[in-house]
Amino acid sequence: MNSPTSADPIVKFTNVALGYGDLTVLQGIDIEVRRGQVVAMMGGSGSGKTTLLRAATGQITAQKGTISVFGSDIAAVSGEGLRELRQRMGVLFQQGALFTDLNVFENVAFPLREHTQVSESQITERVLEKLDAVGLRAAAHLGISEVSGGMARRIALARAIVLEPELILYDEPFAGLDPISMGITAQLIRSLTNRLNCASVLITHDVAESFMIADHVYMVGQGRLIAQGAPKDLSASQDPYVHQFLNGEPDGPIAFHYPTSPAFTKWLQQHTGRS
Ligand SMILES: Nc1ncnc2c1ncn2[C@@H]1O[C@H](COP(=O)(O)OP(=O)(O)OP(=O)(O)O)[C@@H](O)[C@H]1O
Repeated sequence: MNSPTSADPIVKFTNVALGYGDLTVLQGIDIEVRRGQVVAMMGGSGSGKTTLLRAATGQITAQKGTISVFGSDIAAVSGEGLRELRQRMGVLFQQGALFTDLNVFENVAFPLREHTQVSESQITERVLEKLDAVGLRAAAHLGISEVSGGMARRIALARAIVLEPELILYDEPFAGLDPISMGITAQLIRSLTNRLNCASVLITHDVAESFMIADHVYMVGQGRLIAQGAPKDLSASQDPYVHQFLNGEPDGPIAFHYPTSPAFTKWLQQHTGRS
């Protein structure tokens, strides 16, 4: 296997189909994410954004096509190999649950203690540096019950970056934040990407924040990749789906109703006793 160079994509999906059992959620997906880039994955509710994230971390395997992460085909690695790949990723879930019995410092130190052999003085240095990067150096001593919801998100972010991942995956990083915190979080994602020279992938509905910081946007819907490009290209798009999504219009090709399926029809028949 060739060793990946910095020009190689960190994540590459080639003609990928994804789904669960017999259900195919997305197909024909081609994606590339490179070092130093902030990439946003957008789309309506149920369009498959979380499914893309699960595929990039190897939680689900592709029904078709190949997914390579750090130059390795993720379907071909398992056990220790997958664990090593995942150690190079930081994942920030929407509910980035913190340990309530540990203080802020120990929450951020946790991955270092768990996965490395670094000395106590190095742990102190690295944890304070990451807390500084999210603006919370002086909150190191606080208990988790003493921090606000927005601070808790930033602590979870400091914890996600403490092992200096080459790829950071953010699940809805702006959900539930007030407009100021949204702007701060967006700038933080951009500055961390530049500072760590990593790649950041966000799955999000929030157009304004992600367009402010993304280098490239992929938009999924109707089971496929609907559009992609720099934010300014998508803003200029005439595609009705893109237009509806970016402008938050209720009418258009994005359906409000979850589509009827044979599985639903069967359930309804059983449930109501009607044939
Ligand atoms: N574990 C699962 N088993 C079966 N179907 C699933 C599973 N997870 C998700 N799905 C289906 O896959 C489709 C895409 O779901 P996904 O969670 O990826 O969407 P999303 O774009 O992240 O949505 P949202 O923005 O609402 O969180 C949906 O139709 C959903 O019902």
